[in-house]
Amino acid sequence: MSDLFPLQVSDAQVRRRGKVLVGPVDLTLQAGGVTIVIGPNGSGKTSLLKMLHGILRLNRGVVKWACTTDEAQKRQAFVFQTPVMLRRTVLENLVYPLRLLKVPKTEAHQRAGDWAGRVGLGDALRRQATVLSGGERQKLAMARALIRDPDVLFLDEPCASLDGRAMREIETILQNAAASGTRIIMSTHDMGQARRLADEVLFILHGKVHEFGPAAGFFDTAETPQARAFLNGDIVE
Ligand SMILES: Nc1ncnc2c1ncn2[C@@H]1O[C@H](COP(=O)(O)OP(=O)(O)OP(=O)(O)O)[C@@H](O)[C@H]1O
Repeated sequence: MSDLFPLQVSDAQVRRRGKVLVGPVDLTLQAGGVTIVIGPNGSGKTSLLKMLHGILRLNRGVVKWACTTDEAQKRQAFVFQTPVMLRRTVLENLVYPLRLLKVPKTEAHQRAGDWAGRVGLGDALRRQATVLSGGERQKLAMARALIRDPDVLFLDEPCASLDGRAMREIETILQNAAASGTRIIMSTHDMGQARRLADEVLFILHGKVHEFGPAAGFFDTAETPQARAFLNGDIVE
């Protein structure tokens, strides 16, 4: 299998109705690790993730994977802030993406059971997904994304409004995925979570990459006054 990385973003911008949602962005992401995207409300975190994932049409520039775009798209998954579930059981929600990939039924059921167990939903296989709690839904969304064994997983604020226990469980799932080689690119509002998970931090402001580099350096000695102010909890405009 060919490499997906480096991911090279050159002069990429998305505009809607005359407003720049994100960009222009120049960025190179290398293989491996966890990139955490942070920035004030409305700074463009969601738009950046969607742009990298290829679900927002570019108005200019390019987002270029090391392999073909088609291949790259098949090898990535996206977990949204508010996941949409099939109005079916947990098991069926997990089997569905595999059936789309033409995985035989018996194997799909086996993998679904295995992944439900890994995310702590082993006892919930027969429950309707629509009655799950927020934390359970998010764990199901992660399992549904990871069951396809993606090389890259994008997540947009996956822990927003979850309690501490659900957050810890989700972070463990993410750390396990990263340890087994899935490249993680994720936004969060939670600086504690950013510190716990990040190998590198991308700080976005007004739709542009304001600072990008290794997590340790960023948290200890952010270069720009805006990033330092953001880390201090000040309002950054
Ligand atoms: N489809 C759209 N049309 C017009 N404006 C949009 C659209 N989607 C997002 N925006 C605006 O673009 C800007 C960036 O939004 P985005 O959701 O990417 O930011 P964010 O950093 O993820 O925000 P938050 O932290 O509040 O989730 C915001 O000002 C938002 O209101």
